[in-house]
Amino acid sequence: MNGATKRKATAESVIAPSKKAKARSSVSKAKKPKRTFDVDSLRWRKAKLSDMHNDSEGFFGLEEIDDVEVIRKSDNTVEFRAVDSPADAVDEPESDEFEGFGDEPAAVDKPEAGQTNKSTNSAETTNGDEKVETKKAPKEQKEKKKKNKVQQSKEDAELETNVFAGLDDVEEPQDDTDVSAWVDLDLSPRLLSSLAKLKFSKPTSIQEAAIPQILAGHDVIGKASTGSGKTLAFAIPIVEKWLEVSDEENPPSASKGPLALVLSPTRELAHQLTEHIKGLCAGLPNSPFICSITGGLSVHKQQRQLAKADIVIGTPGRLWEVLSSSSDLLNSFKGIGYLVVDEADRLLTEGHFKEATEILSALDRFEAEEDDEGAAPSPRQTLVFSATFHKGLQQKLAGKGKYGLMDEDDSMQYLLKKLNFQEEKPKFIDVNPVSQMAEKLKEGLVECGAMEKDLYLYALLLLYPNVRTLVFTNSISSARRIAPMIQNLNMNAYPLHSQMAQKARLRSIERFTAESEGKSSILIATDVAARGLDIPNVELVVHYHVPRAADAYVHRSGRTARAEKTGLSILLCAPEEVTPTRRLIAKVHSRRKKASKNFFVQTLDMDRRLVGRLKPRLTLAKKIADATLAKEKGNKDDDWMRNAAEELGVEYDSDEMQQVGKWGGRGGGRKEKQEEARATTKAEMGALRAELRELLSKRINAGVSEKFIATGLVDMDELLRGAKGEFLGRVDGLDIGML
Ligand SMILES: Nc1ncnc2c1ncn2[C@@H]1O[C@H](COP(=O)(O)OP(=O)(O)OP(=O)(O)O)[C@@H](O)[C@H]1O
Repeated sequence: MNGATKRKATAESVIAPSKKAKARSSVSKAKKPKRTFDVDSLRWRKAKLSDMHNDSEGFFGLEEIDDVEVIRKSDNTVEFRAVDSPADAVDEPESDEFEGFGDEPAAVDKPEAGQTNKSTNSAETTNGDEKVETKKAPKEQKEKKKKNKVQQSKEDAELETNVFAGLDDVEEPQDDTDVSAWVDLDLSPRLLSSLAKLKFSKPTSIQEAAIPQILAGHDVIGKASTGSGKTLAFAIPIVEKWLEVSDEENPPSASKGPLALVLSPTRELAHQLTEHIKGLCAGLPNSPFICSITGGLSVHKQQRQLAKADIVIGTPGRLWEVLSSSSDLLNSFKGIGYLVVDEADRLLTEGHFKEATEILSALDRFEAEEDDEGAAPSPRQTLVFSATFHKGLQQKLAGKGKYGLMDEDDSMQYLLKKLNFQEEKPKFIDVNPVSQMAEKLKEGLVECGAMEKDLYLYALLLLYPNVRTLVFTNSISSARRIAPMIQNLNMNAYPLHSQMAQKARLRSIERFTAESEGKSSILIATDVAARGLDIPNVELVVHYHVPRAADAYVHRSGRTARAEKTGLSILLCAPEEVTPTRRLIAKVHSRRKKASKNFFVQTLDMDRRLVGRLKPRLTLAKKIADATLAKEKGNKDDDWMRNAAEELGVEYDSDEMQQVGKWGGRGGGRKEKQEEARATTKAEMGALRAELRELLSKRINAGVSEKFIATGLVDMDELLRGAKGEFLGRVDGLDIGML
């Protein structure tokens, strides 16, 4: 692919016009005489301006007129009328003295020194809902004022002030974000204007480094910390290219197939990328058709959307399912100009290997084909982004070859070969070689018994109330269990895991995000939420289970402290997990200066005695959640067994089946517990709930110090006022005040 042609982008063309220019243009728009006087038929004179106005960007100057009534109506439109006989001159200006119309220039009419136009020349009366301003100019003052240039400058400034004051209400909404910091990236005015609308005043480091390389036609591998704007780093040049192509084709033909394909490891990330890029395009006069192709949603709809898409964002599984179902659709990808692999290290390894390979192979087959006229297809640019890269992968991608070729079977290497960069050495951009973690992230660790994690999680949620919190678990069953348990404790908690229906997944994220700021909102998620998700204002990340790998720690923690905001990441560690976890985290920080290494993860000492007092309510909340889940599961199992029995043509007896389950070897104990929970009657559930309600309504006695925790609706102000460092232990290391 050829490099994108250079665009002449001037900041002036997109930076919001100066206030003066806005006012001038608003005057023109607002002055709509009813039927008698057209605004252009008035004798406008050029007003003299002081030197300081000469340089003002986009300011065309001011014009003035005398002896005119300015009628401002309640809807902010303005009319002009003759003033000689205020009552009867309305609409029919025939007086000889009236100089505001005709071809001859009118005499200058200026206010007295030291007086504003309004105070000198206007008499304000009200006429129904209309406001009438009458301008009068004593003729004897004219000569004197003409001579006094200095005075005039002053008056002009005052006039300007009055015009602005009067027109504020009729101005259109403005984007006054100064985007001049983007100008060096050579973007088109249209895109700059879009960025101004998003209020993105300057590019992030990765955007600054990657955008010019992509625009110049290079393959790029971009590494930058979480939340640093990698999405727009690749999206801006793609949209820029689309604008260029659509200008040429006007409108671009849909039959040409998509311009870009973006591969994402998770459905949520794919949807988010789609929204993010749509957001960028929302400010454009015409925009590309962007669609996401992910599992869990209608295939037919996605097939239809694919046929007209310009930018396709998808998870490999569904994308391959849709593409392989239709050779037409697959062939439409022949002209792909950009292949983006987002969160590359995960996408290229876990779970997506087979489908990702199929897609890449298909694209490569196209690359090898010539078109009907024997011309080689234009090569595609490959763009790879992530906050983390496997070390060996980094070396290989950078073309340094230090590690030599790995085993051919190695999936990573195999896929890297498959990526088939057009350039031998793609541009490797690492804007944070020292740290992958966001700068304003604070990290902490709470040591607790392996069986006490629920308790300490609850304590942490009380310690940091009224914030958006993301809790990560390593298993689906934990996410499924913890969410209702926390809900029972009167907190807004939502589950997110891959066994949920796609709509329920999206709903959980929506509810989690919808909770207004300053209110508690908790998402209990597996690592399906670890990568790329950009949920605004997540202030706390809790690792309920310690992450299995360093990159998971980076990505999970990266859900907070995004876009230069602050955030907190806390690990719950069983005693035996502390050393390996610290070792794992040390890897993440390994390139930082040794001296400050120990500082990264602070240990939070919580007051165990106090945490212990939360136990009765937690036990109840857990019991209710377990019973509800067991009932749901039991009903599902029952349905499944009944269906199976029907298919086999045997009689279904649930008691008999339960006996089989009970004595059926492994898991018998757990099953027994489930049975017990399932057997909880409605009345018992009611009693449990009542008991929990009672507990939650009471304060917890914090001991001799007479400090109390009001749970459910904990009074943190009270706690922090007197009990900081005592409530749930010392937390000073992490600076509780940062939340
Ligand atoms: N130039 C900019 N100025 C201000 N905010 C920006 C800019 N570019 C992007 N953002 C915002 O920063 C946030 C993070 O961006 P993005 O999701 O692209 O991060 P990321 O680097 O891909 O993170 P992750 O590694 O977690 O996927 C988004 O909310 C985005 O709107």
